[in-house]
Amino acid sequence: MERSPVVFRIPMRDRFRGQSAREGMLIHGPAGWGEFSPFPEYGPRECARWLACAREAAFEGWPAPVRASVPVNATVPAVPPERAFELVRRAGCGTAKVKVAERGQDFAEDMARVEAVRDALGPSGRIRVDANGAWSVDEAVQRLKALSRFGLEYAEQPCATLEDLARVRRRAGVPIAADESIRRAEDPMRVRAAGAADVAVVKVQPLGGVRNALRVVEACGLPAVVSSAVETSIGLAAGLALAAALPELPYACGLGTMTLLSGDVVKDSLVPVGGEIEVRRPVVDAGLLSEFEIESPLWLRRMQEAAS
Ligand SMILES: O=C(O)CCC(=O)c1ccccc1C(=O)O
Ligand SMILES: [Mg+2]
Repeated sequence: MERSPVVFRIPMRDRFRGQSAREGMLIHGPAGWGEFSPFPEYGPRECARWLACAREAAFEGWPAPVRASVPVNATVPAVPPERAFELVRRAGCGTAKVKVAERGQDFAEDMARVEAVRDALGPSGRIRVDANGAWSVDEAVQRLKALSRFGLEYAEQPCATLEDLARVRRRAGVPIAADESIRRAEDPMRVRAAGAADVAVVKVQPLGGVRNALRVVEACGLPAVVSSAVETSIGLAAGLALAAALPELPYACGLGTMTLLSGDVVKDSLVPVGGEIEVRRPVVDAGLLSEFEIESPLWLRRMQEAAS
């Protein structure tokens, strides 16, 4: 039986993107549950793609997987070094993605955090950093060179624009991944044409679902890293389905984010075991859902506006 949409609010263990909780909606259809959880600042046009992803999950389902598990990175928010060390040890992943360039922090804090992550991973671990577009070209070049002493797999979105990414890519001696530069179907072609990145970070909700994202990756021609938008296991399952269906998956994906939330709406959460997440689709547990359910006319309106 289909159920009406439910709004949820789940506190996060550490602040992430300036937020202390994750909110969204879950919708249910003949194919299962789908998650609609655009960030607060997104308007109806962007939200329409996030909704398309939830609808694909609820009404269509996903293409067949070509692998049974997906390697993932630990995600380290802009926390103090001791906390970063602990998060990486607990995750048990051989790759970690570290947030840097957090507003209100200085570069010494980034250095200390990345150093702690290197200590936690050991010399064979891979470290990527994510500046969310915050640095100028000169800052990025200088800081990535300094961070390189800890060994970097790549730097995600060190600067905001494609032109600046391309400049950093030529000068910093570190591979570059584009994230915020890839949000619409036409973006990947521009990223590649600009010589702006070595890796494309793809998120299944902003790209409008698994099928749309597969087309985007194919058109792009760059190796893809599927990342989450810090979703419940219902939203993560869509990202997992994308990662599972990609013909090639040379890097660990950013789907190990369930541990950033303090709870989940399924009993068998999509958490990494031995650095990998098993490809499967968990179902909502009514008891857990009721724990995190909130009343929110605002979310109902957001969904209506995204649908029209
Ligand atoms: O890639 C990961 O490890 C986790 C996902 C992640 O970092 C993220 C999650 C929500 C919003 C933005 C980002 C980001 O990559 O910048
Ligand atoms: Mg990013």
